[in-house]
Amino acid sequence: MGAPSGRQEVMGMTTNDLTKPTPAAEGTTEPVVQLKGVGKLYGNVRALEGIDLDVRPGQVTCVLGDNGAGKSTLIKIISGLHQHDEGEYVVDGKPVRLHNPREALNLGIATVYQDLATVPLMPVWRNFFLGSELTRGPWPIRRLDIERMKETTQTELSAMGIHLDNLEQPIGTLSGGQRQSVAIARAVYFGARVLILDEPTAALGVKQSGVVLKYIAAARERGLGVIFITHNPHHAYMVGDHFSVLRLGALELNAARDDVSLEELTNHMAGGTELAALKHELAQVRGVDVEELPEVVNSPST
Ligand SMILES: Nc1ncnc2c1ncn2[C@@H]1O[C@H](COP(=O)(O)OP(=O)(O)OP(=O)(O)O)[C@@H](O)[C@H]1O
Repeated sequence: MGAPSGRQEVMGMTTNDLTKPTPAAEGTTEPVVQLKGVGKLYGNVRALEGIDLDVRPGQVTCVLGDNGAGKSTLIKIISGLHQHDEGEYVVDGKPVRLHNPREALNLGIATVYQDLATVPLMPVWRNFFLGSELTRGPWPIRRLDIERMKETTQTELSAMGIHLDNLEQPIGTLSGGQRQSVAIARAVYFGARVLILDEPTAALGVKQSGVVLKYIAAARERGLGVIFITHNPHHAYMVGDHFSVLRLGALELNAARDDVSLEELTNHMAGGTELAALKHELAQVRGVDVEELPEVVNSPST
């Protein structure tokens, strides 16, 4: 079992740049969202089995997994798009069965998808309030309260440490990282207690990923419970308090930060057993230096 590697260097920054001791240590606060032995079947296809997951205020729970591991299915259950077939989905200590994303939102569970639902040519502030515009005046002369929407957008973005020169610029002109950040600030403003981020760094370069990770940390500092879906263990380890690795629909690792090192996490994602077999195969081939391949470390118990 590896020591917590709080000073490990990832992407040119030390993890200490982003992670700080969380005020709510694991086990000391009640989870907002809990999955207990959750399973999901699509006809005969088993997508998830026996999933246990806790999401606590002020903590980032990272869900890692390769393609087809079941990450999307997990998000869909938590966000109310799909229903679980087995186990319990618990919010604030009470079992729930959500029928649509609106019900999840009403419970404070918001999802920021990779393909953000924004209108690229509309200004940043219009996108911030898209579908929930502020108005003023009585019907039938009610109109958009443009000033208040602009002011609020500015205040909310600043509160998350996001500084944009011009809120009038079309959101499509922002970088991918900035757009994700605006979406996170928007979800926080509209009352999210739990934020589900679907691979927010997947399509981004190193610098832009850093921007998004910074705002994930900011959301945590504001007391939100964050579910960070990713297949990048380096990104996860920058901000994560808890790590759940999915493989073929089951939890392969479910560990608090103190119980898993970045190396172990990377090894889990690379598939330790498969890597060892591959290394063995390659050792038979002349000209391949297997010493250059990553080490396989023993996994902590799940
Ligand atoms: N609507 C569906 N009908 C049948 N099988 C499905 C359906 N959706 C997902 N699956 C299957 O369930 C399993 C988990 O898929 P899921 O999309 O949740 O994985 P994932 O980890 O999100 O993968 P990716 O990163 O590629 O999206 C896969 O075997 C997939 O083929």
